[in-house]
Amino acid sequence: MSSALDSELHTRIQNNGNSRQEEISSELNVLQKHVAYFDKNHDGIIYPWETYTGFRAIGCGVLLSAASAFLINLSLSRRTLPQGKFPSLLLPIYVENIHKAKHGSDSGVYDSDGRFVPSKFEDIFRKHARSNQNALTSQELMDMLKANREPKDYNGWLASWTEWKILFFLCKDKDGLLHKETIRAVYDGSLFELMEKERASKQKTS
Ligand code: HEM
Ligand SMILES: [Ca+2]
Repeated sequence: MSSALDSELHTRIQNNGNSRQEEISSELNVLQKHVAYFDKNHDGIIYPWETYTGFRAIGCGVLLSAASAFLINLSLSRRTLPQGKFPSLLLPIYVENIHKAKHGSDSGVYDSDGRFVPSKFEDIFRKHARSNQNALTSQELMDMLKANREPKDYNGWLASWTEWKILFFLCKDKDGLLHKETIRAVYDGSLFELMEKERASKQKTS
């Protein structure tokens, strides 16, 4: 896949506006929306093969998709199990409890209930977007990750690094910038649907 997201996708992100918000049930919190894309059959549970299918659909290769699916489900499954459920080798992630899978050393844009905190989102750019008001360079992203680190929270450091690096790898523009609207769209998961559409339309034309 191309390392830079082309302008067509950026236009789609800009035009997407609130239309998706209307489509999706307002009962889901924003973190639930972030992961709901990966619940392919909408039964409220994300199995590793669904995570894999989702990664493939947004344009990730077989290796990255397989490794991500295994590691994400392995590390998040247990914490999202409803009370009384035993851990399962099928590594289910329960969408309704996804807020329990939050880790440390993050941006704080999701609160502990999985809701979106606009002021924390604005902080990202106020504090770290130095060369462009509405975008992050690779170095600025790295500075943000370092600034978010809590002492000795190595799991949190790794989780945040992986989330942001994959986002940057997939969605930077041709000048190596990760745009504010792209980051906004990853939080509620609308980005994943746009990437899937973008990929499908590219495949049709090629
Ligand atoms: C290509 C796919 C994905 C990308 C690019 C991605 C990216 C991100 C980003 C940038 C954040 C924000 C972190 C912060 O605010 O510091 C995040 C948070 C999160 N993501 Fe994803 N994500 C992806 C897939 C998934 C999947 C499949 C799951 C689980 C099924 C998941 C679960 C979470 C959770 C639980 C958080 C909250 C972490 C926290 O704030 O402590 N993500 N993700
Ligand atoms: Ca499912």
